[in-house]
Amino acid sequence: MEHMDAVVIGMGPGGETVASRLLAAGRRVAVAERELIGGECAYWACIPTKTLLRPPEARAGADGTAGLSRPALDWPALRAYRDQMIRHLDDSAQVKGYQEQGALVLKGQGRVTGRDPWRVEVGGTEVSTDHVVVATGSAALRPPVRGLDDLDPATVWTNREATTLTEIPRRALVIGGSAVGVELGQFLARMGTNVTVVQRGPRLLDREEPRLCALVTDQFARDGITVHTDTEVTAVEREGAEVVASLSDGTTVRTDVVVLAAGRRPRADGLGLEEAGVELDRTGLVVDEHCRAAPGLWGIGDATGQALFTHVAKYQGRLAADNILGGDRTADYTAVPRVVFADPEIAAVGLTESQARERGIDTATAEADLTKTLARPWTYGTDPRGTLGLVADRERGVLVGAWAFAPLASEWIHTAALAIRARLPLSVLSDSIIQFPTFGEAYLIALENLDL
Ligand SMILES: Cc1cc2nc3c(=O)[nH]c(=O)nc-3n(C[C@H](O)[C@H](O)[C@H](O)COP(=O)(O)OP(=O)(O)OC[C@H]3O[C@@H](n4cnc5c(N)ncnc54)[C@H](O)[C@@H]3O)c2cc1C
Ligand SMILES: NC(=O)c1ccc[n+]([C@@H]2O[C@H](COP(=O)([O-])OP(=O)(O)OC[C@H]3O[C@@H](n4cnc5c(N)ncnc54)[C@H](O)[C@@H]3O)[C@@H](O)[C@H]2O)c1
Repeated sequence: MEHMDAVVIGMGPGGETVASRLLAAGRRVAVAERELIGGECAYWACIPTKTLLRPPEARAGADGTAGLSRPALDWPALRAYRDQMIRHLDDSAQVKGYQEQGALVLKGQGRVTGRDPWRVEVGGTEVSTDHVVVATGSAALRPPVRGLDDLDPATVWTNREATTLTEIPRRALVIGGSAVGVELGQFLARMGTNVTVVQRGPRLLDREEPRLCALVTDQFARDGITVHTDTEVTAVEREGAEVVASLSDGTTVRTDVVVLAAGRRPRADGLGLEEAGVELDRTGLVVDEHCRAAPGLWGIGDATGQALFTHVAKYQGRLAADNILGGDRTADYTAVPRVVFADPEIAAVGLTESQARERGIDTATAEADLTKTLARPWTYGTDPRGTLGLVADRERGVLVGAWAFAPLASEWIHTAALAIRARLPLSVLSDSIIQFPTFGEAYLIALENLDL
């Protein structure tokens, strides 16, 4: 049996980060992937959604730009570019790339078969290893809706069917109104689909600042999207060519497809971990602040249920690799950016006001309407919108949270992320010189509005 320094199970962005770092350090690494190297992110999540959202965003941008006429949407051309961006669901170049870096690439379902030393089996090949990294990701949750399992699979879309769609449906019912529901809902609506979002929570993006959620709700109304909050789909049934959905608020929605956007389930079961004495819970593989689940066993990315983002999976991947290489790094999740790539972009980091108060923080908040005070929104478009909110700790004089609803917020939210992470004094932040004219100048305005 061949002995490795490390075996990485699951080659999404998390697994790829660990494997690349260990290979670069000259370690003997085996990688196991049962589908495609690149994971959910590259083929059915981040990359296709951002590719699909861009043309409708650019088109809306043209509508609000002086001296520019509205470009036409070209679905076959967008579909072809989406297919190129998801590599036509072919990872042969990635397999070759890892082999050339010296990895043993095992295509198949990985499973832990023993401990002391760790042993992993993939498609009949078994190797022993000093370290195992579990990076197996997550899968779309199926909400408990009566009749859902009886529908033709072609009419029930998870993120996989939605991101690889070949035709734009006439009507879509989206179950769930957070990141997946908002991105897919806006994309479909702007491509001409009649979209209804059914959200169990009290607001769209219900874990975010209520003011931010209100701005998103207003945007959805502008996009012609119908939203039912505090509502669930109780049953679905096929009636001729259409699907009829019954909602808990007593209404009925007729649709062509049902899109599942009701959350994700970490994929840490079925890997032989429990049999090897490793703890799993409802949120996935339980890891400590070093990303360690047991001596020589590491967990990263969605499989740990920590914060389901690619940038977190990659951060944990860097951290786990450095620890495998002898380091002693601990994870800090205080300033993880959370961006929903709708138009305008929705960005947040750190705590909301109520989370800060629950932690006993002496909380000050402020909001800035970018269109009232800044030049950049007006040089950018004729009907600009943009808001920045801040949440500060009065006693410590630092930022603890921020949110923004504005163009390119995904880029400039990082000022707040860094300030929160570095516990940068508010006095330094408000004394900084920010490029004119940018959206980032909003920080100076909002800081002035903080009642400290
Ligand atoms: C629609 C959508 C859009 C998103 N957009 C963004 C975004 O814009 N930005 C962002 O940061 N996050 C986004 N996310 C979240 C992001 O996709 C995940 O957080 C990220 O993919 C997690 O990476 P990972 O490496 O943990 O797992 P994954 O990307 O899920 O990869 C896990 C890999 O493990 C493999 N695997 C599983 N079990 C086994 C096994 N037993 N043996 C071998 N291989 C196995 C799988 O086949 C898969 O390739 C989005 C999610 C969705 C659903
Ligand atoms: N841009 C990004 O970074 C990005 C984009 C998409 C997804 N993601 C990540 O992927 C993960 C999954 O996203 P998601 O939006 O599917 O899940 P989520 O868990 O973030 O939100 C699910 C939403 O669905 C609602 N819901 C749950 N069950 C329901 C039901 N039966 N009926 C109606 N509503 C129901 C909840 O109230 C909640 O608002 C998230 O952690 C997210 O961060 C990130």
